[in-house]
Amino acid sequence: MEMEQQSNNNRKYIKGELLYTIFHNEAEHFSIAKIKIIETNEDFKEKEIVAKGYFSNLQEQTTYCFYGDFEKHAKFGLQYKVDSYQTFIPDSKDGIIAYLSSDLFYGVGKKTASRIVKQLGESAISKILRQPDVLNEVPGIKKETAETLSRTLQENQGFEHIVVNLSKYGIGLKMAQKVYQEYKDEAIDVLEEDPYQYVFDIEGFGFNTADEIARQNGLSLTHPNRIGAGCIYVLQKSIQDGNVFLPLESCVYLVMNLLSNESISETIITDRLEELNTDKSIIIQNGNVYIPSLYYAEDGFAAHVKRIISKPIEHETTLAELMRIIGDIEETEVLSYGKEQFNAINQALHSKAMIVTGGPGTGKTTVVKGILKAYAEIHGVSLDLKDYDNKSDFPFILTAPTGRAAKRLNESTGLPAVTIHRLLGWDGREGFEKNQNEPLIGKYLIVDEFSMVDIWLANSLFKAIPDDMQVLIVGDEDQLPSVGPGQVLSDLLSSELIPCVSLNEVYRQKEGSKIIHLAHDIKNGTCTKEKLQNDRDFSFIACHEYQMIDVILEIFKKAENKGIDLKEIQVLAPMYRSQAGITMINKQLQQLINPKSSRKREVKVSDSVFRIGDKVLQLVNQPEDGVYNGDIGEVAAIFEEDENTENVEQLVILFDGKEVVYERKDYVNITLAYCVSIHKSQGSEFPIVILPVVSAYNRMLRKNLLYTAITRSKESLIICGEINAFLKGVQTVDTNRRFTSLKEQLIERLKDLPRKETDEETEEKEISPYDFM
Ligand SMILES: Nc1ncnc2c1ncn2[C@@H]1O[C@H](COP(=O)(O)OP(=O)(O)OP(=O)(O)O)[C@@H](O)[C@H]1O
Repeated sequence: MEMEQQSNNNRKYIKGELLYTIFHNEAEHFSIAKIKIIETNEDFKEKEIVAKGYFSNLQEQTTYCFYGDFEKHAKFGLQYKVDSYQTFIPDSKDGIIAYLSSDLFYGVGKKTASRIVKQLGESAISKILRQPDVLNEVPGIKKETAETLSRTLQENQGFEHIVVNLSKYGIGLKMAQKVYQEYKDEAIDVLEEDPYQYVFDIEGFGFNTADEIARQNGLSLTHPNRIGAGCIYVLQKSIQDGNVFLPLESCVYLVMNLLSNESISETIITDRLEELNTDKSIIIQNGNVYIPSLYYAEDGFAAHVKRIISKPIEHETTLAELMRIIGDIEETEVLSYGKEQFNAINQALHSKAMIVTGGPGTGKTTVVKGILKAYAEIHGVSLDLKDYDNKSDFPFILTAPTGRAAKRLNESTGLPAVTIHRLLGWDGREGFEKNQNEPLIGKYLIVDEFSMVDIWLANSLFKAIPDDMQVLIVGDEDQLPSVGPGQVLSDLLSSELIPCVSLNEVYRQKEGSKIIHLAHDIKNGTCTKEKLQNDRDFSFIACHEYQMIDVILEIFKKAENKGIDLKEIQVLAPMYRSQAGITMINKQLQQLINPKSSRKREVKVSDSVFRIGDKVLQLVNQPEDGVYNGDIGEVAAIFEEDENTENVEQLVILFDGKEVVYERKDYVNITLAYCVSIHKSQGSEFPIVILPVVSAYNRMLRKNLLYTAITRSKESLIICGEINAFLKGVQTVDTNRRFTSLKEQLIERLKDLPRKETDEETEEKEISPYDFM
């Protein structure tokens, strides 16, 4: 403890007694507490202060030394933001006795505490922390009491010791919590011996921080652990770009660049990678380097695909029977399926797993509805949930990766549809409830917007599919790939192992939609300046980057004058920064649509404001509240800390009629949503889309990004900006291929199975109603 106090010697501090805890979050160890100040070297004359930070087990009536900074909160005034702290135990014997006999230590009374101090002296606490066995020397102390005491002491003092020591290296309390969870009281030993171990074990611990700590502790720049951590770090970084692996050569090259040290040769790095492979920290297969979880996700997914398609379908239908059934459906739906659409329905009913792809308006939803009806008819089951006494007997499962996509699937089919996370029962921490041992219950699974599903989620989903379930995958291969690693839809398609029907004929076009024309022109590489002429549902407003904000504001003002509900308009942009970036557009639109008012409560969060009535975007999955990354809601209420039983400020957001409560620590999970990123808009659709496109977005302007953006608009699309930037963007194909090996894994796994025919082959052989017309 002497060391701890030394390390904080010159820092500003507030020493005080904890009066009461205002708020405590168990999972995050985040607390807000009222402190009675005993002593401070801060320029602060008040007697009390509110302290907040990530603590472990704060006790009322205990004295602490808090190190941190003042922070002025818009509503709550001055608070002390703590980045390091320690329990203050007086050096005197009496002080230590009082501490040991406090409520913190179960079973230790004044008598036992006095005996401990008598035996171990004034440094009793450090002695116990170093070597709990010393308590055996204390006469009359019970074994269980000694154990509880040293454990509690370790947990409290141990954590504080770690916090203080980590803060020397600029590591904050939040990261300290993660570190403590992983290593407990060995954290500092690990850090000082080998800071690089942190890169391996602690999510989000940067290589450069480890490097800096190593340098301070005089560790050699050629230490094998440094090279190992460099390898892991490079792999972790590449996952953020969507890769599942890195080719060995690229990996070695990137690690060399990162470590930049003359004595570290390619051979040294390659040897280190081999060692990591041997101890299973990474996996090297066929010259590709993987993080194990990704290798096993690809491997597992391929294995489950094989398992599912190996089990044949029990009920086969004759073509005549199917034609009759489809004929009936066409009659009730008052439409006639196109050849591709008929093929899709036919194949979906006869395949264990099958993919339907197609751009907007090609009839994916129409086909899904046809499949559901035909399946119900063939199997004599009802599509009405009300006909099932036991809801789990319902044979259909409809799911999609985002809340909005699931909602759309529900609206278009009239059947229940949930997110994949909810379907699998994600608990937010440990993983999914549903898996191979506890599979999904149902007969026919439809997964929409599959282009958004990454390899981890695809593996978790397929793991939970029982052998006898049929699977229909629906997606648009021209959309952006998943945010997470992999390109599952495109790998499945290119493996040609699962039957696939791509729908190319555009039906909505017949209703005169310019948006759909444009989407297909982009997809087919035939978009020219002439194709950007204004139309009923499309306009291109030419402007420069510096005019963008004014143009967008003008569109909103005009729309309002025309009586259009502004909520129907969604601005989509590729990036946050720039004069015409998401952040700036949001600020300006907030001012126009929902300006500051004395009648509206608001909260300030760093440099933005959330106000009642604001449109906000959820940035992460929060399955416990039923909100997911990409969901859009509205701030419905703001409560001050004395207005609720939890005694904390709260923000209530309404997502499609569902209320979700946010506390200040959760505000990072939301942002304004007048303008959202194209990436976050995947899986959503909006009546009116405004799409700014200027050359300042430069490297972001790619064909699949712009295609994704314009296909989000249902009724009207307004592109503003530079025509040449747009045309250049739609012609720029994203050549940054992701490194994935799913296609090869699938081919390897499925090579013994009889191969399914490709689209063209099927078309050549298949008899369809069209052959009789
Ligand atoms: N065979 C058909 N005959 C007549 N109309 C059709 C046919 N197939 C689809 N449509 C109509 O075309 C429009 C688009 O179809 P649908 O919504 O199924 O396409 P989608 O591929 O799901 O489109 P999106 O991805 O844009 O939602 C709908 O109005 C639908 O009724």
